[in-house]
Amino acid sequence: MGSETTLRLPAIDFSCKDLTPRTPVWETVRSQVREAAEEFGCFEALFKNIPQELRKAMDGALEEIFALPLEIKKRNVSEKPFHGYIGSSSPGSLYESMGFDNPEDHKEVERFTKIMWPEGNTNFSKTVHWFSKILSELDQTIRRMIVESFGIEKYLEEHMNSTYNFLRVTKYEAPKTTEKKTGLRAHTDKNTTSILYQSQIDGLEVQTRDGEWVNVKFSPHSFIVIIGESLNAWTNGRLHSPYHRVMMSGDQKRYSAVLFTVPREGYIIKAAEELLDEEHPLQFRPFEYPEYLKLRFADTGKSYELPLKDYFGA
Ligand SMILES: O=C(O)CCC(=O)C(=O)O
Ligand SMILES: [Fe+2]
Repeated sequence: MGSETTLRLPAIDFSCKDLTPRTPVWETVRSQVREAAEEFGCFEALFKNIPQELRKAMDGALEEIFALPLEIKKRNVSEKPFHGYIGSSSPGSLYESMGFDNPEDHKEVERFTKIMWPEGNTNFSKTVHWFSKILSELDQTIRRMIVESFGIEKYLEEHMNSTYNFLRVTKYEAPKTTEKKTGLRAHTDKNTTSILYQSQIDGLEVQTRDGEWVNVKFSPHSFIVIIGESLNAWTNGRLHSPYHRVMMSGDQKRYSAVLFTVPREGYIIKAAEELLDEEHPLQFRPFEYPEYLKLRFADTGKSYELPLKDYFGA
């Protein structure tokens, strides 16, 4: 499935304090976002405004939660696929994750924290809440830029309100091998946007449009932004939604935290009509996100790899 390369993803700097709409710096960053989202569906967002102490605290929170006993982690249940606790049930699996909705809301973080620590854990909940709020603001900046770049600001509010946030934290066990082992198999994100943080250890790989796998290098200030299939559909296929995976080697564990924006139930995802013309015919039939998930996860295994167009291609 293509060769590997050390090509770097586009790096876009969001650290400027005056990054506000209608300023020259905003417009420069906006065109970088649009270009990267079209070409790679993915980019490195440099965001120096996050204090290093918060990153450290987040690393600590990730270690702390996964160190809990299995029966406690299993209390994190959800009827939505990939939202509750997922353990490494198959032999040799390195993957373990869990998550919860609306982490930008302090009460929701508290609720989740109480499931794990009934007596509470202020350090954990404060860190996760602070972190999620910052990532959510960065996400809103990026999506506003994307909408503006297509000149379809009239849908800005509708688009922003069409999603909710979901935070998922993941641990990849150290494989203790020199050759690479799969931590998370190749997939496209089905949601709208994903903003990814990792604790120092690399392992994420993204596939380019030519089928090459890029080893993603994180800097101490970076987050990785990935365009999901729902945004690919809403932009009538203009923005790319890349396959990505996690490959692990060596004897260090890897932790990541991803803020996903997810289309709300009842919202119909359909390409903005301004993005349709002779050159750009409709790519996807309108669909509702939960309906897509249901189809996708109905027959396990094989269907996981299939992209949106196999279900809702126009
Ligand atoms: O942990 C990572 O680096 C990637 C996670 C991911 O792609 C996902 O959860 O969809
Ligand atoms: Fe992903």
